[in-house]
Amino acid sequence: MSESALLATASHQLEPGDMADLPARIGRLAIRSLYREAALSPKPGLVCPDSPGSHDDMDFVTFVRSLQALRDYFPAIAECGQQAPALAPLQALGIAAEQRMLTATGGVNTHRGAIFNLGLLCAAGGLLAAAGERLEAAAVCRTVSERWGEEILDGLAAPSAADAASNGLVVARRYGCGGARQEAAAGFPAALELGLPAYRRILTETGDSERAAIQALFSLMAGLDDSNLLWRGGRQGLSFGRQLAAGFLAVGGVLATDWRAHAVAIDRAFVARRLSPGGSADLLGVTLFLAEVDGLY
Ligand SMILES: CC(C)(COP(=O)(O)OP(=O)(O)OC[C@H]1O[C@@H](n2cnc3c(N)ncnc32)[C@H](O[C@H]2O[C@H](COP(=O)(O)OP(=O)(O)OP(=O)(O)O)[C@@H](O)[C@H]2O)[C@@H]1O)[C@@H](O)C(=O)NCCC(=O)NCCS
Ligand SMILES: Nc1ncnc2[nH]cnc12
Repeated sequence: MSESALLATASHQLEPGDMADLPARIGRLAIRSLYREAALSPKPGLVCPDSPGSHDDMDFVTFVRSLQALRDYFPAIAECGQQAPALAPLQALGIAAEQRMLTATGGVNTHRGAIFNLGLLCAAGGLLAAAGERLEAAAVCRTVSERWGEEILDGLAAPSAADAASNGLVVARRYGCGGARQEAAAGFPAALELGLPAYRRILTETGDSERAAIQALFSLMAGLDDSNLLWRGGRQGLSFGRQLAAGFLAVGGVLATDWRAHAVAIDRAFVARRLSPGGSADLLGVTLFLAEVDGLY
């Protein structure tokens, strides 16, 4: 897929439709949500079109390449979900997608969390629609938790050798915090209770989907135990990130007249400390997906 085709997918207006092309439509929504997250600016310490943030091994082009490599994965996992599978077939698709991502990015982890989170949500969308149920944000999240939550947590109790060395599990052991797996197993409470209400409120008040997405990101950062902040900055890094995000929200967030300058200043503070809230960025992708999943089927 060329970058222009990817852009067309990302900006494509998604309409309700029938079952036949549902996996393709769910997949387009996943790619669109991830593209919107990557293209959003300013974001503290995160990769944006005009800045690599706190990263020296990836930039916006790396993210676009990664999305191009993932274009077939999301429809495939949505289609797999229609069979109401156990976790194992979904994991096989996720692991193969991770390999394609790593090949496309020269070994850089751009979308590991997204392959997991959005992959599960796409599968849940396929499952619900196949059962004749209307797609709706809370129902899709609940389906991930009810169907696969237990198996996801079983993986934590007995991690593979590769998993045991992941940054997320190292941090979970060191600080006793949750992470991507707990979030998914619980049905994405941070996206449903922090990201989505913030996004919807600002969209209703301003009609501006970019500002709404920035507000959702800061709301997630203020409330989440982001394992990427812990990995790079320890407890101090996490609490620094959460405090700055809460401070941004306390003075009005994106409704303040100087919100952009404030967000840019926070970005500089993150970059100066090499902090990057990758978990919050992933859950922003989830939030943007949930914001548009209602009525897709
Ligand atoms: C199931 C896995 C994805 C489990 O992951 P694990 O628990 O072992 O931990 P990680 O692999 O470290 O974390 C996974 C990614 O999840 C994101 N994340 C972090 N915190 C949270 C949170 N609280 N809630 C939700 N999501 C969270 C995060 O993704 C972002 O971080 C990426 C950069 O990460 P990393 O490379 O570690 O960071 P750097 O600082 O750059 O590292 P250094 O360069 O300094 O070393 C960023 O791009 C975002 O994506 C975590 O990365 C997985 O193990 C697994 O099972 N995979 C197989 C596929 C699968 O099972 N799929 C299931 C079917 S869908
Ligand atoms: N824009 C971004 N920058 C860095 N890490 C991320 N993980 C997910 N999105 C990201």
